[in-house]
Amino acid sequence: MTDLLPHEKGFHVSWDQLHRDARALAWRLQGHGPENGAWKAVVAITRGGMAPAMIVARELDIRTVDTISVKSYNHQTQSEPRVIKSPDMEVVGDGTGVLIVDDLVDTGRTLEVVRAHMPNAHIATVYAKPKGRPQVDTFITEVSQDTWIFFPWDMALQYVKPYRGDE
Ligand SMILES: O=P(O)(O)OC[C@H]1O[C@H](OP(=O)(O)OP(=O)(O)O)[C@H](O)[C@@H]1O
Ligand SMILES: Nc1nc2[nH]cnc2c(=O)[nH]1
Ligand SMILES: [Mg+2]
Repeated sequence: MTDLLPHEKGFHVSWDQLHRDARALAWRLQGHGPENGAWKAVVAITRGGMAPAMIVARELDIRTVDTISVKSYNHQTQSEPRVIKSPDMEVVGDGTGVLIVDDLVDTGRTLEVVRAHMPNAHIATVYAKPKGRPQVDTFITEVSQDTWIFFPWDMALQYVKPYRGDE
């Protein structure tokens, strides 16, 4: 895709930060499901949605968890989103009462594809960029479009040289 801004900035998210933000997402969603405030199921958009979906499902005591697999990026290069694996349609139906969880929305292309599968679902992401915001029903933190978010599963702790010194 050529119309995207280059990712000039980096936003690095630790496991601890992700846990806190995913719990904040769960807090915002609790009591807003269609059946006495409850949600019928969680659908994680793999792979990035799996860790946030697990945390949300735990906080909201949702035991029915399924996945939809959509691949659209190879590292930072976007291509046409493809559904590689669908959720159990007997469970999710048209999406009514279903909470779809992903780590982030960037251009919104992934969520467009997912929404077409489950038009009545509620879509939640932990992070959002402005271009994709209209595709999301609930999110926690917004970052600018030219920011690349680095998740804890893409990083490792490493030595950092001091500002002053020979090391
Ligand atoms: O709003 P968009 O521009 O469509 O981008 C957002 C999607 O991109 C990433 O997934 P990716 O395709 O990299 O796969 P992954 O979750 O397996 O890492 C991210 O986890 C979102 O699902
Ligand atoms: N890890 C990661 N994946 C993405 N997919 C689309 N945008 C992003 C991003 O900012 N970070
Ligand atoms: Mg993803």
